[in-house]
Amino acid sequence: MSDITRTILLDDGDEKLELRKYSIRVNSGANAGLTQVGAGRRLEIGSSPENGLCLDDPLVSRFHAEIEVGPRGYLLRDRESKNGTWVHGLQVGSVFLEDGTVFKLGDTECEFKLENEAVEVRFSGKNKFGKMLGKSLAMREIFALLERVAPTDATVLIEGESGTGKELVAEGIHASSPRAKGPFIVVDCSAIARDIIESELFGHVKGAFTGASGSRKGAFEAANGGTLFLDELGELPIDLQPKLLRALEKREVKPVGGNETLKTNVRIVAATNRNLLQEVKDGNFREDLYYRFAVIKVELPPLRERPDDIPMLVEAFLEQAAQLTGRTGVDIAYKTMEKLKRHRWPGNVRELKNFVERAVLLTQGDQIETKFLNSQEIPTEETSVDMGSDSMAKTALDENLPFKDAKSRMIEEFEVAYWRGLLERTDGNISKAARIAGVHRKSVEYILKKLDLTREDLLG
Ligand SMILES: Nc1ncnc2c1ncn2[C@@H]1O[C@H](COP(=O)(O)OP(=O)(O)OP(=O)(O)O)[C@@H](O)[C@H]1O
Repeated sequence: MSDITRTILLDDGDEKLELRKYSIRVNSGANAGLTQVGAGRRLEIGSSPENGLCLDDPLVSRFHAEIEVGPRGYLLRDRESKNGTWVHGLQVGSVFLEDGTVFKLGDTECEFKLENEAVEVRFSGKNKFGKMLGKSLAMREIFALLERVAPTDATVLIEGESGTGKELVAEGIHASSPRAKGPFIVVDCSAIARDIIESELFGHVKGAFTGASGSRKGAFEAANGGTLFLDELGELPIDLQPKLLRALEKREVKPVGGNETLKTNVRIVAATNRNLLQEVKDGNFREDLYYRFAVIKVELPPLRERPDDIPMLVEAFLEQAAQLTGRTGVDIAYKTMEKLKRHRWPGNVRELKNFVERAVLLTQGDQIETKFLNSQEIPTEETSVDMGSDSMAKTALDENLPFKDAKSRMIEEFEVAYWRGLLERTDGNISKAARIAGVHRKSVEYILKKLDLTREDLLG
């Protein structure tokens, strides 16, 4: 236990971590003089702008190191960087920092300083919430929030990359709420045609439009007494957003073609894998609606940021796969688990689950192997450009990929090819690329970060 952080075990089994804010001062290199304050539990350091501390140093890897604050103190960890992380002339894998510790990445010297301000973080004492498993501090922090929020009627917004478990969280919120016995209705805003989404949500009356031969209940009415889960909220057409806002504020809806309003008693949970605030800035999402949702925001970290969850997830998926396939007794070697912990998992937990299932099915022996990781790593230029949609669909079918995985792989491959091509044409000029693509410059930067692409990578 460290004397600079303090963990307090609470009566209900939860833990409270008291820690001090800290800052990293850059003492040398191109960023000399820069100070980055760390108030959360994790600070990533590297040359990619995605990091909390971004260093302009060609000897620093894109995701070079990180500082994680936990019950034992402030841990500086190298992330398999090319040139290593150094403290007092020694290369380190991980090391606990003390006030004044100087560490070096590439040519950049940084100093760790403790601040006087205290911060408190609460972690659940449990390793699961509903069907959602996780023992990493990041997930236990989220579970603590969910345990507090679930029993209320508060609207919740869940943000996270595809496959991080957003739907599972929504189900868990419903199941742990007084509405658990009521309906749980899912509307995927990205899967419904624009012209019928209003009727899907609010219902319609007979004759409301051509083909409306009878009246139909909408999702709000169907979810009465329960929870309505709006998946991919960022895809909701902008002209429908004021109607959703009204439904949230007044707790009533008006079916398409009708004059009467219906009172509804619905709890709303929404999810998005877009950065919704960025969508607000780009004018694609209404600010008032965003703030109505963002009161309670759950940000699910990608799996690559919580490798501590992997063993627990693998064990659970091995058990599920054994039941599903009838192949019992298949295990995993320590070395394989370590490899899985280092993988980037672009498809997050969904990809891990599919991998375990595939590996259990295909392995000849009694241990799963990483050769079955035919992962959705960022594709090479050849695969992304040369593969047409037919052959991509065929490959996905051959691999028994679920539709959602196949679709997200295809979109990702298209996105990589599109942005690579566009930036080549604009000689790496992001503002120009943004103008041609018809999106905000910040969106281009966000997309490139999300796809793990740098201008330098793209232009070779
Ligand atoms: N923490 C977890 N514990 C156990 N299973 C998980 C966890 N997270 C995700 N899963 C599993 O991974 C798969 C994907 O989860 P889910 O559909 O909830 O993700 P999502 O974020 O909603 O994805 P998308 O944005 O693509 O809809 C599901 O099979 C789910 O059961």
